[in-house]
Amino acid sequence: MTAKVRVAVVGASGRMGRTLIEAAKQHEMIYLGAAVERKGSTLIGVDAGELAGVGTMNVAITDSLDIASEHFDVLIDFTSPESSLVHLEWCSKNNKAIVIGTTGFNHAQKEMINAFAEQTPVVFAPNMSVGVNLTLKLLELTAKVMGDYTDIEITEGHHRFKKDAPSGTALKMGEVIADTLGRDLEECAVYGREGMTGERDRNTIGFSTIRAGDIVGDHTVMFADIGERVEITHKATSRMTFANGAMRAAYWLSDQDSGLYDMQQVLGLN
Ligand SMILES: NC(=O)C1=CN([C@@H]2O[C@H](COP(=O)(O)OP(=O)(O)OC[C@H]3O[C@@H](n4cnc5c(N)ncnc54)[C@H](OP(=O)(O)O)[C@@H]3O)[C@@H](O)[C@H]2O)C=CC1
Ligand SMILES: O=C(O)C1=N[C@H](C(=O)O)C[C@H](O)C1
Repeated sequence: MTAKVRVAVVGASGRMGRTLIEAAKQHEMIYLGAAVERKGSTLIGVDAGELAGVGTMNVAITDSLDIASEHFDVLIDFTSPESSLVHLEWCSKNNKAIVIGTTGFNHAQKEMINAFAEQTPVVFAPNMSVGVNLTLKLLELTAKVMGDYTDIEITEGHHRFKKDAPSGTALKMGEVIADTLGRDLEECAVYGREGMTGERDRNTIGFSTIRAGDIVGDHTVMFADIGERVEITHKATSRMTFANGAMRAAYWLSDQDSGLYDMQQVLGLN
């Protein structure tokens, strides 16, 4: 029988951190070897399973990857862009693979991820759910058929605590559509409109953002013509869909060489 893959969750007390601990407990091929929090956190020493509300897992939360190092092979990181880069650098120096779910990276930070991935196995994806990754394929097909003559608008909604906008998923959807149509998203994206905007430029891809209550993650892409429109929607109703995807990514990544991978590769969708 194949051995379980040992993972560590960093940012253990976050919304995703706690869900990842729960998902690790449920996944039969994953073993939670460590859970890591910020230095100075009052949670150091607390059992990770107790923190996640799933019962004792005999994994005490630590504040040091160096101390946790001997207990895991793949780090799972849903934190912030700055801290994910620190963790990625640590993984590259310590021969660990890393699954990064964090969003909100700027261009220069993405370049750094690319560079570190030359010596580290990395899965980097703004959305780890199967549904969203299937949706990316549907968007590619729809863009091929209708993209050149329709108005393309991407709307996303998330909970009030989310720090980045538009969501990483919305931007990825925009990138997939722009790539399919031979456009550069940096040139054709329009982020919100106000005042006398003039008529719509057909070549633009519009983004709208909603932040409200406890919305887990809603994304809709509209391809609108005169007389008809296609709308493709994905709604996440539980963070467990992202966490299960991250477990799948960690298991898959444990067997890969250094390189930058996405969820399409993990799921065999490309
Ligand atoms: N790819 C995907 O499928 C998904 C991606 N995400 C992304 O994941 C990220 C986290 O989301 P969410 O869980 O809602 O956010 P939270 O704010 O709830 O959690 C982030 C956690 O990371 C911790 N953290 C930040 N910096 C450090 C650090 N230097 N060292 C250790 N821990 C640190 C935070 O600690 P503290 O509170 O002390 O700052 C917090 O516990 C976001 O970028 C979000 O967009 C979310 C869902 C799905
Ligand atoms: O912050 C979140 O919650 C989410 N972030 C991701 C994103 O920015 O796309 C994925 C998911 O929609 C939830």
